[in-house]
Amino acid sequence: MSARRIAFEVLRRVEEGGAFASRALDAALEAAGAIDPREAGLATELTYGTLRRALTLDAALAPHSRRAIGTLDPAARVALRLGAYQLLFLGTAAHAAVGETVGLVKAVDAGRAAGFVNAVLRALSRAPRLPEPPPLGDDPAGHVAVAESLPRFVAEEWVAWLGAEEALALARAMNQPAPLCVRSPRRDELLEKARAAGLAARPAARSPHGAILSGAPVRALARAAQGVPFQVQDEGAQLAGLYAAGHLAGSTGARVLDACAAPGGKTFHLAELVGPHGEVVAVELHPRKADQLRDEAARRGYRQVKVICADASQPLPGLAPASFDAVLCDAPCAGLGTLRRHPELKLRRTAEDLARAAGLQRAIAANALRYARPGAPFTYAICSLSRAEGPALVQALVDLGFSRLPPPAGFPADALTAEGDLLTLPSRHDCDGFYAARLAAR
Ligand SMILES: C[S@@+](CC[C@H](N)C(=O)[O-])C[C@H]1O[C@@H](n2cnc3c(N)ncnc32)[C@H](O)[C@@H]1O
Repeated sequence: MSARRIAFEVLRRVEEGGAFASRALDAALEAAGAIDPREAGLATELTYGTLRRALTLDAALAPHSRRAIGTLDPAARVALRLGAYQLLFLGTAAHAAVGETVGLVKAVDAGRAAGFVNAVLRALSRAPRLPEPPPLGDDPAGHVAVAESLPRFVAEEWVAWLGAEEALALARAMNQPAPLCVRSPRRDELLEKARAAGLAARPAARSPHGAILSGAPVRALARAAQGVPFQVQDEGAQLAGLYAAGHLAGSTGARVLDACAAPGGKTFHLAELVGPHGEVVAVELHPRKADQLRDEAARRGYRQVKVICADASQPLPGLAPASFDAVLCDAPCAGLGTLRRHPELKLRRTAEDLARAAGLQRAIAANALRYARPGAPFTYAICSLSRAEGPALVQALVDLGFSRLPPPAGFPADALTAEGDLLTLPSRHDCDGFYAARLAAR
């Protein structure tokens, strides 16, 4: 199967079926079997690039379409974006970008949309223009939104929170591919094995458990690792785990509550930090995810992990309040810190999602923090970047009388705010955007 067809099918699954692009692309490449790595690379570029720039592409296509892009049949919309991305961002020759794209839609619905897609892409190819952003000084959010294909409400939020320059750098960084980062409790040994196998691997900049692999897929690292355990996990996520429970590394018998646990990246990191004589109680609302987490803990041999399927916004069955040495609440969120890996969120999130997420986050945090013993840290974490889900929510808890605790000793200072909260940004730290705060239960 060609790269363009793979990208087209994946983009349709994202647009029509609500799939995550990363999972749909992995599955499509797996199903395609032995394809040329260059074709796989092009399929990846087309899929992610089209989603990252979708809002810009729609704006560039609009003057050439008699119907609003948002009202088109999803297959036609996806085809137009795919063709436009090649014309406007990859410099693909017009005959190839248009001809190949039209060929893709011919196979859908007996080719009903092919003539329309052909006409719109041909018109765009004759006048290939990107929308012009307003000057940054006049309309900072407008500039960020148009220049980096970001929803206006996200641009406004980032400009108001971080300032125009940082918001622009952040939006730009979100349009770059994310590095492949893994976590290992034996990181240096893993790096040695990787290098001995000829892989380009280096330590992550801030997490002592993180390694960055370049130019090779994770299965190459799995072959090279020869039993050294590791897990794919962004460095920002590792920093959130360390922020929550780094102080427990090397302790004996520590108990940690992970209140929103699946798929378990942080659960397993916490298990590595407290070691085999500690305990991590992992709570997950959805039964299927809880089952998968239990199976994965068993497969990895983490007997210190106990999984409970429960709603963390309600009293937790079988758990005594004030009984944990650390509590992590890695709350469900809008995911705006992960746009590099999940660019489809740019098309799915709305301003209302932030307030909705904040309501649920507050309910979970208010319940989960009761399980930290007096003086022990309760860490509230999100992989999103909005004040409503992050600092504003934490401030509301502080206003209720919960005090901030300092970060663990030796925590990387350049990933902390003036208040001592964790804040990672792809523009500054080359990892996903995470926000976390440490509070003490009363
Ligand atoms: C951000 S994810 C957690 C990611 C995880 N900590 C990791 O590092 O792999 C949030 C998780 O919380 C779960 N969740 C959502 N609402 C919940 C609730 N009320 N109680 C417990 N878990 C919940 C979601 O199903 C999701 O698996």
